Amino acid sequence: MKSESMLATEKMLDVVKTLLDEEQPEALFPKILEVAKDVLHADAAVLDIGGEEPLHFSNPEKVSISISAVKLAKNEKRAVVWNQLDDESADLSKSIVQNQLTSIMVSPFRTPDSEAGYLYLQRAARKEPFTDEDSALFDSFVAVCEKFAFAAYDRLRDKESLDTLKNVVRKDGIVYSSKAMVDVIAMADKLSPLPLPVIIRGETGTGKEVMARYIHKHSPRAEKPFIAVNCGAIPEHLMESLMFGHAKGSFTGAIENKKGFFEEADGGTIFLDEIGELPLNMQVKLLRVLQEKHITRVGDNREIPVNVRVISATHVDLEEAVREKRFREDLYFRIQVLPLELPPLRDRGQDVVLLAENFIQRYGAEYGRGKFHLSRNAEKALLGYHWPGNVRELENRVQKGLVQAVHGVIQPKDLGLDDMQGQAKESPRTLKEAREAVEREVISRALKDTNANLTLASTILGIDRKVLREIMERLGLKKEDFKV
Ligand SMILES: Nc1ncnc2c1ncn2[C@@H]1O[C@H](COP(=O)(O)OP(=O)(O)OP(=O)(O)O)[C@@H](O)[C@H]1O
Repeated sequence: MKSESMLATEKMLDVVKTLLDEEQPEALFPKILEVAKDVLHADAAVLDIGGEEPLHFSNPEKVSISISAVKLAKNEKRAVVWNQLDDESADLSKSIVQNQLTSIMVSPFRTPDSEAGYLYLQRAARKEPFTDEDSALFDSFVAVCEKFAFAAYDRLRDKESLDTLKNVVRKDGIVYSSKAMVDVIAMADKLSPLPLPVIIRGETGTGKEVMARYIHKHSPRAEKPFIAVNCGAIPEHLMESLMFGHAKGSFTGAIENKKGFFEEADGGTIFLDEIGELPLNMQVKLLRVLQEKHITRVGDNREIPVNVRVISATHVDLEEAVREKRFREDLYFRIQVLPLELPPLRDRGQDVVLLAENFIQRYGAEYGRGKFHLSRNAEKALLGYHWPGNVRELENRVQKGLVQAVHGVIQPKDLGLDDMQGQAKESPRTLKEAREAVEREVISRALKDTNANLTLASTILGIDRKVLREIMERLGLKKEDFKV
């Protein structure tokens, strides 16, 4: 049997671990609230962070607090405890009686951005009031939590400075730092405001839908709907009614009038993913809608005007499909006015590590698994792999990796990349991969031979130092890895 003090210590260590694991200040505060309520056996708790962007957390959702107690704690800059029985203050006792409380404990709560916050706990009537022991524990608890909050803000600032230093951009769910992606986003920013169709090309999982949402969000249609349709996933016989809607009774099962995707997207954007998969008869109908700007529901003959911007996406070669008469040429010209090419992940250099860290943070928090880091070998494995499934594959591998990893460190085997790295290098599948494998090999040798002196290495390689830097970035090669 564990002693009471052992159990209490264990609980405290658990609390510290929970709070230490939280990276984001905004996610830390609700945890502090929960832990305070639990550790000090309160029935209700409120944490208010004042400042320019005030944050307010409360459990239960609505707690009527004693403003006088909060004021007193703020004025005196210390924790105050007020119990119904020993209360002498008219103001406080009124609020205690009104709210049927036995006991209140409130302390100022400081963060780097604000001196005006407070942590407030209360116990309902018929419970034991807060004791002097509780109050001493509360004091230390607040002091420790303030330190956690300061540390979390520091970490956030460090991360932001590091991001600036490494030119990392995190924008509308898109994370990147590579030149290839900087160029794509610059192009997307140019295309977004134009009232013209866009086609996004790129291998599977490169982020075509994320990019379509980005373009919509930065267009004048941003406040209107964005409807994403995966043309490859809809059975052919349902396609027309899902796209353009149907009238009641137009076929078995059509029990009411129904809008299609185009009507739902009216005023906004429709994203037609895998447009190359559209059956030929639908291609004709789609072309007509794009030209005439109205739709007709199945089983109805009224023309309904629609104002929709089309963003389409494909990972197949549409030109070849046109040549083979699987895709109509007239539709092709209609939708491909503004093309945008998304680079595969293997051409985005260090972005792969950046994205992995981004997913580690996102899913680590979601799974409640705390903080995780990539080992140095895992970083190398990520950079060495050819990523046929691109960002989606990376996301899946990281999700699995988080479950496999122990002691907060993700190793290559957790990502399923322990022997893949070698394989990928030995067997390039395309000419481009073969060229990159040779570039990697020759550049690595020059860097090793010169102890990572870029000027010397570029002389040996017969290229400009700037060009060497660019290739190293593209291949994800780091200078420090070649120093002896
Ligand atoms: N640059 C990025 N930053 C952060 N997350 C990204 C980025 N690019 C893609 N993702 C994520 O990767 C996953 C795949 O992206 P998305 O679905 O947009 O790819 P896709 O090219 O449309 O895929 P498919 O070809 O299979 O339709 C999504 O979870 C998306 O959030």
